[in-house]
Amino acid sequence: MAFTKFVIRAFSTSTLHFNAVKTVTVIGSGLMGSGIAQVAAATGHKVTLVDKTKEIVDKAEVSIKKSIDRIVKKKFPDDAKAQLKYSTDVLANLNMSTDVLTAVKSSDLVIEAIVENLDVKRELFGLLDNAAPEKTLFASNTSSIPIKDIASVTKRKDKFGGLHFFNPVPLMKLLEVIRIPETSDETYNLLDAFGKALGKTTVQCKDTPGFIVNRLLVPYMVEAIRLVERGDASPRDVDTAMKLGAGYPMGPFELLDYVGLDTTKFIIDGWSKRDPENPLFKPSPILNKLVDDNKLGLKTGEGFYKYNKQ
Ligand SMILES: CC(=O)CC(=O)SCCNC(=O)CCNC(=O)[C@H](O)C(C)(C)COP(=O)(O)OP(=O)(O)OC[C@H]1O[C@@H](n2cnc3c(N)ncnc32)[C@H](O)[C@@H]1OP(=O)(O)O
Ligand SMILES: NC(=O)C1=CN([C@@H]2O[C@H](COP(=O)(O)OP(=O)(O)OC[C@H]3O[C@@H](n4cnc5c(N)ncnc54)[C@H](O)[C@@H]3O)[C@@H](O)[C@H]2O)C=CC1
Repeated sequence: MAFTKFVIRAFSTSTLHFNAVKTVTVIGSGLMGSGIAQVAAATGHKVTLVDKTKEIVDKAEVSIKKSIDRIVKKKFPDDAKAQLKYSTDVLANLNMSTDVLTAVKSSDLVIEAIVENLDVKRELFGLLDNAAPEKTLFASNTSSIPIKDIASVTKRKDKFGGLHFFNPVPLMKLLEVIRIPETSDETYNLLDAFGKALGKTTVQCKDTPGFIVNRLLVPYMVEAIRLVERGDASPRDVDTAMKLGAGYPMGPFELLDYVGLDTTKFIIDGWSKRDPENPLFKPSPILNKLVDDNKLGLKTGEGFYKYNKQ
């Protein structure tokens, strides 16, 4: 009796939570979705990664395999058997699909990582709300859109939250877990426990634009572009300065190319619409021109810098 009480108390404290999420659907197999799916599969979850076409999911599978190769070489440097076992185990947990409505039927959690556009995200969640079982939790990986604006299209706001990962997902240790006023304590605790089960350090933030990291990081990156627009310094010198003078692993232009210039433009345009008087959110002509020219950074082979496409 005393033991049962102890167990119940242990699992009902706010600090200790059992990860009840076993099956996950990740929607959007781009930069972020493929990383999230990979890490969830590597930590024992059954994952379905969904995108619009077979061609896109095939490309994602190739990039996941490359990332796993890099990880196993580091994790098991001289043990080919262990390398193969790790890769096989991760890939066995991962299923690729183009059929989102079937995938969500057997999911404990759905994580959306599609394009940073409110209307597109709302349209998707409207469909998912009808297709997924009542118990299924919904989360968005949005960089900048208020979670409440996405969640309001569903009838399960109590089961909705934000799970904001960082690029590259297999390496970055942080996860921002966001709740809206309607998110239940149970949902919040399950999302947080899932994040911890993925090996991430979680932080909590209110549903404020950009949460913690992007509210600071995006204005910093756009200020770097403005510095170049004024002719004060070159991208290369700004990057060198921030790496050697401030200890950042990448300079702001390297990071802009890494994140994707389209994603950065979506973020800044969205904030500028909401708060047009804020000078930090003013659109940038150089950024707009690069996106118009489809120079989106690393993913298209050119942004502020040129890359060898593999
Ligand atoms: C926009 C948003 O909403 C939010 C965001 O995500 S903002 C962006 C947040 N991300 C950042 O700020 C990233 C900043 N950059 C970094 O932290 C580092 O440059 C980095 C971790 C990306 C790479 O590290 P690095 O030392 O500069 O480069 P690199 O030598 O290529 O990589 C280090 C190791 O990681 C491995 N690695 C890099 N990318 C990898 C990936 N995707 N998968 C697996 N392994 C990877 C490499 O193989 C390498 O392994 P070894 O040490 O065995 O050689
Ligand atoms: N790039 C980054 O560093 C980060 C991005 N994010 C956010 O994650 C989300 C995804 O960003 P990225 O992965 O960078 O974008 P991406 O452009 O690499 O990938 C987006 C994927 O979503 C797919 N997609 C679009 N609409 C879809 C739909 N209706 N159904 C299924 N798939 C659909 C696209 O085909 C594409 O493969 C965005 O909300 C972004 O703001 C969050 C953290 C970091």
